Amino acid sequence: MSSQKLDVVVREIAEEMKAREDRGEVARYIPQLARADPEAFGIAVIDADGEAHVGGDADVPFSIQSVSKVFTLTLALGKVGDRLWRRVGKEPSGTAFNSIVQLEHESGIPRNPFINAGAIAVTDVILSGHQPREALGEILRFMRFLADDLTIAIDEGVAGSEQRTGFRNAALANYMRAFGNLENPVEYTLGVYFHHCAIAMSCRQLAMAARFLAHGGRNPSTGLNVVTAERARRINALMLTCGHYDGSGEFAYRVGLPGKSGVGGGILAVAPGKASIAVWSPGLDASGNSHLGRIALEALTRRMGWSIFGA
Ligand SMILES: NC(=O)CC[C@H](N)C(=O)O
Repeated sequence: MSSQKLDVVVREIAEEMKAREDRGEVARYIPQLARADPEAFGIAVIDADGEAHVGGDADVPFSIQSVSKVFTLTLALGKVGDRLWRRVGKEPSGTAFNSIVQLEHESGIPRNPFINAGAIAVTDVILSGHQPREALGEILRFMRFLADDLTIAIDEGVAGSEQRTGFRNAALANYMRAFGNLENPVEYTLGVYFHHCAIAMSCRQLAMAARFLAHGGRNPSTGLNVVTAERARRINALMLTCGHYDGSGEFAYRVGLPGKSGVGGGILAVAPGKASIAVWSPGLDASGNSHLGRIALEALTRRMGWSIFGA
């Protein structure tokens, strides 16, 4: 019954979003991303039984960009545990995703793992002790394992495009290196960072990959524990407070789920115990979060009564 309702709700939302005229602005600061189709919209919801409910362009791969930071955070915590929090904080920044201002006053320790500076520090942790190619291979294998899909790949065109134009990220990385908060050569860390941001995945693949976050650290279809329940809970807490940068308060207010956005227009969201969800629409709002993606998630949580703050 509830699975049927979810099917109907997901299909309705996809139709409503396809028809809307307000679609936000596609990101242009990474030249390859400017080529995305502003008319695209996809949604995938994997329920607790592992059943997929999809609508619109749910199987079209897009550049996951900062959504990848959820998975690099998971890997870095697996590698160094709570020592990670010496390198990066856990507080919302209230500033743009690519802001540099807090780094000067806060000794090169980024506020959280989801702003660019924080994610670059996390990537540096994964890289330590490895060659860039090995670190990237580890990230990609993790994504393929979680999504149970070996076809997931990096879009080299997007990675190269950002590598040629990512001057702000280079500034962030060099600045952190000056404070001793980057261990590897800046170009290596940035190379891995740009490439994991350039992983291409569909809504269905992303929602599959996040199942462990919705189910206490365990992938219910394989029965394998990816992380402990405590760690899954904590990653979700960070997504709720920091996953949408200076739009995190608005997202919690309207949607009421832990979520992580990317400038490719994707948003990954977690309804604990109920579902993992991915939406995609390339047009962004002023904070760099998918405009229709957020509206679609707001409609979904309202119609299903899924907000973590109450039905
Ligand atoms: N918010 C994002 O998705 C930003 C990721 C992008 N690769 C950047 O570093 O600018």
